[in-house]
Amino acid sequence: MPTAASSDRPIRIGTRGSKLATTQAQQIADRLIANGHPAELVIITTAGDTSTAPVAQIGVGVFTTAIRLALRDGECDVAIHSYKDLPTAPEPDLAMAAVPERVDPRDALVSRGGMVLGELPSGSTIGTSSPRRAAQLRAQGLGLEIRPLRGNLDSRLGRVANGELDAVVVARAGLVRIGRADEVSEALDPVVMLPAPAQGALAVECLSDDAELVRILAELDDPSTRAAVDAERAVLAALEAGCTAPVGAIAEVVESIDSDGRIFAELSLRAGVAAEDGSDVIRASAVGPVERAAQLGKDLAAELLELGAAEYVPKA
Ligand SMILES: NCc1[nH]cc(CCC(=O)O)c1CC(=O)O
Repeated sequence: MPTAASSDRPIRIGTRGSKLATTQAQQIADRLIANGHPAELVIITTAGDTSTAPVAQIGVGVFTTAIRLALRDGECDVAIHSYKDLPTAPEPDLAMAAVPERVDPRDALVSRGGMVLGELPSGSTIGTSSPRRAAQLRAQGLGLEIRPLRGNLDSRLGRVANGELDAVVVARAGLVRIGRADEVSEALDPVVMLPAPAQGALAVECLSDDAELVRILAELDDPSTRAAVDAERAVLAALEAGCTAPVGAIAEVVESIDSDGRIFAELSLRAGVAAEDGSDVIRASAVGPVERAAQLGKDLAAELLELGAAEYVPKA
């Protein structure tokens, strides 16, 4: 079978049809084209796009399963996902061919009148359907009323603009990608709100046995982002938690200095688990070698479990 890379036709990039998804997929297409590889988008409809039920109800892999199916069926050559939407279970027939440089992983508050979190009066309504965001907001003890929130980014922000809600919390990365970052009232520091593992990162997959395409896509890989995401997702996997669990994690490559004054790169990881009612947050952090990212995450999850995290983690 001729692979996409060896034939004359463009590389077909499978993506969801939302503005966010097509914008980020087009950025990947543009980079491939710039590298001399013609590419085009193929829009895949997923159950997550047609349902307004909470993600916790319709299932973890709802956004990504249909795109992977299209890849396996040969309807596209490459699958682009928001990395944080991918379940942690390994898929041996698929290659994580590239993890491009991530955008800002923090969550963002968008509020009426641009108020920051601490300015929202007690009783303010704040939209989010993420158990992780809701639990961490409750843990602040600000008397905020959490309201369900789904739909695409435009409709989520619209509920603040039309006065239905005082504020919403969304991934800042999404707003950056659709060009609306200027509407952010406050980028929430991870000390207040640990982001979802892999938030702000993209996953670029193809079939593992398409060696030529694996090589072409590898040009888009950012090793620092890949290491950070590997560590964050290892926490989630080791806790056996799904992507709707109240688990946050954020890693970054930092510069350290050894005893001889030499600068070297290390991976810094922070993670936490929150009780759904906000009555407790368990946090831990670690620093380790970049090449052992997944082990760092696994060890940190063990530490969280020792601190009692299991009580707050619904099984995937
Ligand atoms: N769960 C939905 C989802 N998946 C990816 C993003 C956009 C940000 C990203 O790429 O991490 C969002 C929206 C949100 O969480 O506000």
